[in-house]
Amino acid sequence: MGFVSSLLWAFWYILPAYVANASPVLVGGGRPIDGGRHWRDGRRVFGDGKTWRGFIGGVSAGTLVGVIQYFITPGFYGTLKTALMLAFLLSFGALLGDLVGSFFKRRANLPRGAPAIGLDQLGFLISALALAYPVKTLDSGQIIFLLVVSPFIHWGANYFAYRMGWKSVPW
Ligand SMILES: CC(C)=CCC/C(C)=C/CC/C(C)=C/CC/C(C)=C/COC[C@@H](COP(=O)(O)O)OC/C=C(\C)CC/C=C(\C)CC/C=C(\C)CCC=C(C)C
Ligand SMILES: Nc1ccn([C@@H]2O[C@H](COP(=O)(O)OP(=O)(O)OP(=O)(O)O)[C@@H](O)[C@H]2O)c(=O)n1
Ligand SMILES: [Mg+2]
Repeated sequence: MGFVSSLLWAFWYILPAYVANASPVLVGGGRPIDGGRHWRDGRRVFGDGKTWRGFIGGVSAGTLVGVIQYFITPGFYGTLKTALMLAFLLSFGALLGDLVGSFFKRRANLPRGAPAIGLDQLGFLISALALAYPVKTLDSGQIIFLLVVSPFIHWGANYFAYRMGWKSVPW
């Protein structure tokens, strides 16, 4: 496998996690996951930015993307079951990482939407890679590539969503 193609496969692999992470901006809203509850420190557990609709919508969108990917490149996944499992774990992992990130942001007394550099850009990615690891993984060069480029894609996507009026802050 050539160098460039190995990097393109890394994007193809991680796409469900990207879609899962981006979808809540469009489909989120409604009841927050923490139900409005507060932690021992008196602050919200996750905050109003983490909703059930965003979580479930994001996992569904990411998993659906994986099914579509299987029909485009079946050889990359082997079986539809593998593609489904991989996309579900990448998507669930991405949103779980996002949720855990918000938990830590609230503990650090950061309001909803405040930036947490590093955590915002890489938390979802590391969590997605970890959960998907048992099903299918990348080589270390591909993982390093994703860790390096994802923050830029994350910033670019957020800026785009801000310019489109989908998000109130460009991060
Ligand atoms: C190369 C550089 C430096 C920049 C280029 C990046 C660029 C211009 C990207 C634009 C990509 C784009 C069209 C994004 C979609 C717009 C969108 C919905 C953005 C929302 O982004 C929100 C952000 C939320 O993050 P946070 O919760 O962690 O703060 O999510 C970050 C996004 C990514 C990490 C990945 C970018 C997403 C994709 C490549 C997939 C696009 C997915 C969708 C449009 C979602 C599909 C939705 C449904 C309902 C099926
Ligand atoms: N599980 C989720 C994740 C995100 N969103 C929606 O997507 C937006 C952007 O997501 P994110 O940047 O992760 O949330 P923030 O509002 O920045 O909140 P936090 O400070 O907790 O990261 C949220 O405001 C919310 O509308 C959602 O509804 N449900
Ligand atoms: Mg945010």
